Amino acid sequence: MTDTYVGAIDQGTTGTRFMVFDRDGQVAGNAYEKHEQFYPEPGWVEHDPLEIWANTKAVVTAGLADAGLEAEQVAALGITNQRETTLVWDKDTGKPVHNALVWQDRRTTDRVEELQDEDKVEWIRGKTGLEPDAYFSATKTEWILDNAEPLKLQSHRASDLHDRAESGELLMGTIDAWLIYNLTGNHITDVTNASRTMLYNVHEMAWDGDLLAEFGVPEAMLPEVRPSSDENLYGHTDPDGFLGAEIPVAGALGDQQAALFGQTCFEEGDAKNTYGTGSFYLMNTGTEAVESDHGLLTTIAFQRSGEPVRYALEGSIFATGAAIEWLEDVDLINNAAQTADLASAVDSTDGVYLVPAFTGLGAPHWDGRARGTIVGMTRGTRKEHIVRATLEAIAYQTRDVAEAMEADSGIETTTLRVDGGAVKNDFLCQLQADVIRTDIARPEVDETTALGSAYAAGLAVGYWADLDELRENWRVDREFTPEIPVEDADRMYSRWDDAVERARDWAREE
Ligand SMILES: Nc1ncnc2c1ncn2[C@@H]1O[C@H](COP(=O)(O)OP(=O)(O)O)[C@@H](O)[C@H]1O
Ligand SMILES: O=P(O)(O)OC[C@H](O)CO
Repeated sequence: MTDTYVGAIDQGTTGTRFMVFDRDGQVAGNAYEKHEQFYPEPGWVEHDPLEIWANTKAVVTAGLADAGLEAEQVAALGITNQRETTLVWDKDTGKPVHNALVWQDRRTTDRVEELQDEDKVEWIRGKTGLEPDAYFSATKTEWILDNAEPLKLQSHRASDLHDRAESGELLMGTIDAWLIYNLTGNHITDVTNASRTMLYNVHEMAWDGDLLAEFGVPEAMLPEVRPSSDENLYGHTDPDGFLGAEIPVAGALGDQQAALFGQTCFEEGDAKNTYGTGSFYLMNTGTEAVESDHGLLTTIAFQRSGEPVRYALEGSIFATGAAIEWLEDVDLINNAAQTADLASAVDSTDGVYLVPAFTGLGAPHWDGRARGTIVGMTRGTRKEHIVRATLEAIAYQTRDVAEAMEADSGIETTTLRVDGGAVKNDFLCQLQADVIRTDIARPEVDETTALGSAYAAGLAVGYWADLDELRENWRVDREFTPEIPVEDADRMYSRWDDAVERARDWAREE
């Protein structure tokens, strides 16, 4: 019999990856393509959905060629995606009415502030588990329906778009739904992605009529919500389409949930933190939706067909790797890897703290108006101190979230699983272990996001039998244990809060 594999499309903020995995969870093929970032106004971030679909087709084709495989050898396809990013398209033509509004896009901040005035915060939190923020899809969908066509075609009234949405002529979706629609023709999303829209009731497991009314989103335009690993399949690829084969599309997870799944965090209390542009710390809380009193989100971790949904607590930190990118932008470093040598060239930051609140602060503060700051500089401050302060800021933001996580869940994490581009940095991993006083485990396969969605799709079609088989695939590359005395760690962390307050005050004083 010809060997079969599982394919995963990882549609991220900066680019699209396709990976092929074998039964041992090893990578058999890989292809990646970046896409353009559009910044039409300060704080606005857009992607072209047609470019994303074109790149998806290109990387799937290239990834199969890289693995030396025929499409027929792919037993199932999984999808994982940048979450919250939202678009609206014409059901018949498949043409988007506007660029996708990216999760980082802040254009609806004023709308979210109206909700604070009207005291709808607890109401939304109770239904969705989310802290009302421009980050999520609800106000992005509202904005597209209110603004898209008039911007492009002045002769159309805004209401035309609402009418067309009401009649089901227009469809709304996050990127998973957009890819599923293009691959299979069906309008489907998975529970994890639905849980990031701020339109989905995570307790009732249904689109929430009150929230749809609040944001003017007709139910007719919303996708059907399915388990993240679905034995009933989302559909098949078109045998006459670009792949020339009928492949089941069977799994989808938002990328942070996919990393949790790929790291085999299947049990209550298992936790991972992904260090990319931002950091996303998720803890599996089992079948219970744990409410947060400390600024975390309650979100859906995953669901398998016929099984109850699993929840997670999440700390979303908007800028971690982005702060390293900023160091590059201002020419303090030539590349991200250099941060390890520069930071270890000094014993401490010499009292310098850097708060990378470039696009406001996410968990646990949720302050959209905070701005980045550096405090504590003297005439003796050198570039090494600032680089070290940047790495420390990543570790401190994670500690803020880790402490909130422990307080909310009552579970003390003994080993935190880590992944993402920045964990290649051993200095950062050691620093993180020292600052949070927890062991850090870095797995062998670092593409945990793609792996997680492959697992979801593979389980759905019986490629992998059960979770135990997947657990065996998880092997540690390196563990980091706290080395410095706890008093030293606490002393370093002790002024972080003050620095964060400065970043927040800057906005309040405006
Ligand atoms: N050696 C390193 N040390 C610190 N940060 C790094 C290192 N290598 C990459 N990064 C950071 O990791 C991020 C990229 O990680 P990735 O997981 O690809 O992110 P994303 O999925 O958000 O695009 C970048 O922000 C980059 O600055
Ligand atoms: O595409 P990434 O890896 O930057 O992840 C983005 C997150 O899903 C946003 O919530």
